[in-house]
Amino acid sequence: MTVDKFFEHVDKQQDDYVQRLREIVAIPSVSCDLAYRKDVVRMGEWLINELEKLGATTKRVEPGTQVLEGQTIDLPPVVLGTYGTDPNKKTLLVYGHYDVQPALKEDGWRTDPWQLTEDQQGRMFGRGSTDDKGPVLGWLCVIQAHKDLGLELPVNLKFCFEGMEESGSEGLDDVIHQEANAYFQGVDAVCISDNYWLGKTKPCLTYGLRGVSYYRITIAGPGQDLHSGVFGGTVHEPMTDLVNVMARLVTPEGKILVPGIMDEVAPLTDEERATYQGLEFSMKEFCAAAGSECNVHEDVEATLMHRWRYPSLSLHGIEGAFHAPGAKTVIPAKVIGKFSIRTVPNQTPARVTELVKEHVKAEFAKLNSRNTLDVDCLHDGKWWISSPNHPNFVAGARAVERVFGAKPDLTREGGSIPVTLTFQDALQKNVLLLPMGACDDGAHSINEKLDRRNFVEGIKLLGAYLHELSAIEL
Ligand SMILES: C[C@H](N)C(=O)N[C@@H](Cc1c[nH]cn1)C(=O)O
Ligand SMILES: [Zn+2]
Ligand SMILES: [Zn+2]
Repeated sequence: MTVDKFFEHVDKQQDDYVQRLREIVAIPSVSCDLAYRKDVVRMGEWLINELEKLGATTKRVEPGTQVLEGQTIDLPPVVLGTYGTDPNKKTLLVYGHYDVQPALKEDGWRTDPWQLTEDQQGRMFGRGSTDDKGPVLGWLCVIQAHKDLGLELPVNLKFCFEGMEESGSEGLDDVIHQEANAYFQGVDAVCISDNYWLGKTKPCLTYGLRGVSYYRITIAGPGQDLHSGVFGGTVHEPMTDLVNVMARLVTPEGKILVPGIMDEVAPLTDEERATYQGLEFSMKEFCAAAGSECNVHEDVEATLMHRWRYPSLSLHGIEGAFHAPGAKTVIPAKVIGKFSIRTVPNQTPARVTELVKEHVKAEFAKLNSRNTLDVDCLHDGKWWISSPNHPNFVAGARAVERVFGAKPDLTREGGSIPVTLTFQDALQKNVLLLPMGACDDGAHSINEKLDRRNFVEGIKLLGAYLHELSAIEL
């Protein structure tokens, strides 16, 4: 009965919740760009303010400094919160991030990325709508709805919201270890809503993530940018060296060319293969989400395995390369290539980095260039795999059945939330990934969106999960 009243209230208040999402999408909290750091901090402060208005107590933790674009600056705050301290209730720790990926209208957005814009189909476009502002706000809406109705929350909540997730969660691991036996004392379970459903209609619970190791190759030579008419054909060009090296990292079919990279990958067992059966996932929907029939693999099983259980290497960009319209005839003096590897069980970040460095140096040596090369790892985070049989997952599955009338798919995720493993290890508690967004939300891409249905039913799901968690034996 209580939960039904909560559901009805969420339906009634949905416009209000969407309006609040509009308010925070308008804060361009891009963590990887110095120009937006003040907005990241503003977004953290917005959360502190909202949590306090709801009656939570908060603690603002300053996790230190970082060097960004050559400047030493403060990292954005880690926002900790406590809502309820009843010793007779379980305590759930909720993690989310309030920073976002960059977004420029000229990248191809149909609407202003910082202005939440809803279309006729209820698709709400805006940077951060699904990753991760919608889900973070969802938790606050759950508290708000219970307060409006005069209902007690069935569990105590602790919050940990960070502003650096999209930039390697710098500083957060130390905070978690420091607070494990302090602020996070007494936590019974952890929940993170920061990934996506497999399809567009059926919710899922997620029990695995790939890790990510992010690299930078710097090649420099000439003392300054050069005229290609004057120097072309007579100097070793950094860009030519770089594209040669980058082309030796991965094939067009996605095969990683770093020798030894597959050695640590866990062999596929029959038991694991069986987990790929019966999932709501189609190649048609996959291609629709990608925006074209650019698929490498023909079938569902191979596609999901290459997303979940095999490593992948993606080339992201080249700093220092000429990229404006027009036909500038320059030889860039220094270029920095960026790429990352999504890592899987049982790969170790240190070994992956060792192999990558060896390979990049060996490929560069083959060029006999007089330029200089440097290769370094910007950040790495480990993969995570858990069991979907833990009571925390059972509570999540019951909540899905209650809201959507169907059993959830049990999935792994190709993306990375490295802090998941940190929470699990530091607190020795189970972590449930309970996504709100759909497969076609376009996180990190242009025209990122969150469907109104996912937002509204997602708020119900988070609330129902708290009720199911309170009733289950952990
Ligand atoms: C899955 C999650 N919403 C996400 O987008 N994570 C990022 C984490 C990251 C790592 N380096 C930079 N960002 C991702 O998987 O790319
Ligand atoms: Zn995210
Ligand atoms: Zn993200």
